[in-house]
Amino acid sequence: MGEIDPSFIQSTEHRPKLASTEAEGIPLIDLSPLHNSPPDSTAMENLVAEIGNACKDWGFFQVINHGVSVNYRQAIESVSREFFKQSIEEKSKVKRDELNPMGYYDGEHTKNVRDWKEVFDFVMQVPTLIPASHEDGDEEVIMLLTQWPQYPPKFREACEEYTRETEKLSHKLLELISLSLGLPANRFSGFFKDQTSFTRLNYYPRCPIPDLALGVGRHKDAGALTVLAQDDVGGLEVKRKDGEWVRVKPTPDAYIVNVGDLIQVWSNDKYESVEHRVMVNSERERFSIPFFFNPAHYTMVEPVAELVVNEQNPAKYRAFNWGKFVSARALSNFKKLDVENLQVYHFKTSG
Ligand SMILES: O=C(O)CCC(=O)C(=O)O
Ligand SMILES: [Fe+2]
Repeated sequence: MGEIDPSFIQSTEHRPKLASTEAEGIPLIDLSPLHNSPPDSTAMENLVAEIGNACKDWGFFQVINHGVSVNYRQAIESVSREFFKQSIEEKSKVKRDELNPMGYYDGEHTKNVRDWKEVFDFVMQVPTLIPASHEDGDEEVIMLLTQWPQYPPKFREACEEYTRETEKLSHKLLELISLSLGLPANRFSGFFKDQTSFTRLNYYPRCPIPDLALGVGRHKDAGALTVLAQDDVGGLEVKRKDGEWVRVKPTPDAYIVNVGDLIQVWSNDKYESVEHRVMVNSERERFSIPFFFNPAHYTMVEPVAELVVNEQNPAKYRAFNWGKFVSARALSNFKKLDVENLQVYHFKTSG
């Protein structure tokens, strides 16, 4: 195995199958009814139903005709490639640490196994506030600051323009999801005023041991929604409800959308946050760009009252604080911990 660091090696049961299923992929949804003028109410109703079914059956879907110009996407992909092409020393000038979690990083772990990837994380909202610690009772907050690199030129501009457009789309997607739950379109919108959303540039270098390592180990996204752009290489796998890992086929200019843990809790388990992971390969490097759409740090998350009206359907979770939840989870990104990191099921009520 040569020089490979053993911290990358997945345990036998979590190793990828190199020839995995790509058939019967996740639903592909056409968002053009959003842009119809005048609005076509039948087309909108069908769209909402399609979104609801995709959230229920898969927790994942792809969208096309989403209204975000491909130019923004090409621009950010291009600066991302330029940035990651640099030496580790150059990139480390904007390296993140435990005090400032935004920036470049190449040592992320998922479930205690190191991911075969490098990332650059940034926020747009000024200020983006998060709790200083995960300890209950500690009210101190810190401000996340993006460390913008000097090179390539236009890096910041491309990142910000792309994120602005993707954020608008995320609001629309959340409105559609809200409607699909029988709730008003803006039922969740208020939680995002002081959002803690961030964008990540993912770079998965070629890997000499693609059968033993993963770009990102199996995990669920902690926030509300993730809206992801991937290049044409492929590698994202989603755990289907029957337990089979299914590859997401790259579709030009589509976004991949997935329900995170918070929609699972808000919807009282009607929609579930689904496990996914990323395979790497020995031939082609891969780039992807998730936008993690997350509410204000002080948001108390619990099943929405409208969905837990009767004894047949009691609240399955007790309320928890989003900022504290995500700070506790982030601890495990930096170092190996002896225990599993915090998950929403830790807030399950017994009923
Ligand atoms: O690169 C991908 O396709 C997905 C990455 C991912 O799941 C994540 O960063 O949470
Ligand atoms: Fe993810």
